[in-house]
Amino acid sequence: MGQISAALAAGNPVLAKPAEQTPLIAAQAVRILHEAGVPIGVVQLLPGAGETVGAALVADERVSGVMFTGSTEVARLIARTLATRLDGYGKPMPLIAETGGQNAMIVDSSALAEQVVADVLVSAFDSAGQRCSALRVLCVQEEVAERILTMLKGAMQELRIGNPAYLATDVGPVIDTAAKATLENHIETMRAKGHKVFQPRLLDASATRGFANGTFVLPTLIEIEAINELKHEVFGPVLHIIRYRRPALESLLKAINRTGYGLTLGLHTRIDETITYVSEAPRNGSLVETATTRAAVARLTAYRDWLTTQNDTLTALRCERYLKHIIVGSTFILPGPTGEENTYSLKCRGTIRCEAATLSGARAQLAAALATGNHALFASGSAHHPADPSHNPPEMAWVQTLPAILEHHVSVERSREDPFDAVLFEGERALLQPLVKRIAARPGPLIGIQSVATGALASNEDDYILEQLLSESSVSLNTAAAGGNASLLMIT
Ligand SMILES: NC(=O)c1ccc[n+]([C@@H]2O[C@H](COP(=O)([O-])OP(=O)(O)OC[C@H]3O[C@@H](n4cnc5c(N)ncnc54)[C@H](O)[C@@H]3O)[C@@H](O)[C@H]2O)c1
Ligand SMILES: N[C@@H](CCC=O)C(=O)O
Repeated sequence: MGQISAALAAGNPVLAKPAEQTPLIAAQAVRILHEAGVPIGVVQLLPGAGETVGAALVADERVSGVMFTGSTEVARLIARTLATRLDGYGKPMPLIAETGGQNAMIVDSSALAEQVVADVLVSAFDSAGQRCSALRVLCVQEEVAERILTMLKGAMQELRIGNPAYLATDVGPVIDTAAKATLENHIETMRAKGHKVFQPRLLDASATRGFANGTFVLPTLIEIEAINELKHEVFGPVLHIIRYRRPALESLLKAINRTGYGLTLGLHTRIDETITYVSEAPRNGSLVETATTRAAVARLTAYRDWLTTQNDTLTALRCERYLKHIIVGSTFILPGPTGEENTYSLKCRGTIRCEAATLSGARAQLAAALATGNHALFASGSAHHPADPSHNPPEMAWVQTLPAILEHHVSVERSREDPFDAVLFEGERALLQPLVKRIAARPGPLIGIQSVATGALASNEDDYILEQLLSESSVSLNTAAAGGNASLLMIT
């Protein structure tokens, strides 16, 4: 409904294709919209299988954007199909994808075991683990691992598994027989590889009403050595356990980041420094680690002043405009209950790959990257347009003459393998189309591309959307947990 509302609010008609498992609730939701006055033709329900109805909709030229919730694998398929065409404005097809996670929780030795166990049960096993945000990998400091796992197994033994229509039920079934088979296959494969597997014994029949008739999977713990042993999200009540040593916290965080997912991350600690360390650790493999508002302003100001010395008034004015709206590094306090501190922060995305057809286009791209605290990585020479050797991108020697303060924030690519987190393009449609296809074919995270036609920036007909070069992060801190901060204990 969130997606439908957003599309309607922007004035678009909607073709709503629900998951094949949930057509009835979707039909009811659409019925309510019609009853509320949304014209029948403006929201239409198209239930059916993803491979047929979903795939046909995505491929249809008349569809001008896709909002998707589902697995990362299907999101990639959709991105590749959409990459075969541009939208009516000659831009990459809009795709908003809410996908899966390899969600981890880090528990150090200062955490209160009872609170850890309560949170783990809710996060890993509520909705039978069928939430994008559900906990998949519990990382426990080795000194406290045995104690916490013993408590967790005891608590799992108390879970009531059965028909969710009963209030006493804790864990219901998974969505269908295919999901049950996939999960059981994962559990058996891990068991066969020698991993320790724990599942609670089923309690008496009254506590497990309906178990025999449904697609149930027992809540399961699987011990693993490292997160990279998991190649996919396991969407169900299966929790993986890693024991880590405190000095290895940094490499644990890096390994979590390397999975390429970045949906949710939990932390149980009573040490403020650990909260800061974990919540500020970069969540992707980018060159730029943090960007404060002040630093972004300083860099963009230096760039504007340099542009003035080069008589590039147009780009200098663009920097002026951007300087009025620097939001990278901002943190907003969100309302929440007493004992909870909720913040929403805007961070840089990392490295922005810049592909320009003209010098002014390239300089405008650098302004956009700096205004958002990002690193600009310029595509070099004809390497980025192998399909069109005649294409002659602008000379990039000017990058070497930029002020020293920008030294680590702009570079020209050395190899096609240089990583990046978003793309800015300036040029003609004929060159954009192959670029969009190439980016969609890459493995790893889905990468957004923004394009403007040559000349459109200069005439102010078009501009990059700076918000799309930022990443959002929300942190919820339970300050009341475990009776407060452990450092207070040292004051006496
Ligand atoms: N990030 C979020 O907000 C969020 C929220 C809920 C669920 N999820 C994720 O969703 C996944 C579970 O949902 P699911 O099993 O329905 O996911 P799924 O990827 O199997 O299916 C999602 C949708 O895509 C359709 N589809 C399948 N193949 C298609 C194709 N080739 N072309 C077009 N459409 C196609 C399906 O019919 C369905 O409507 C999990 O990975 C979960 O993490 C994410
Ligand atoms: N916001 C939801 C996530 C939906 C994904 O499945 C939750 O956390 O329960």
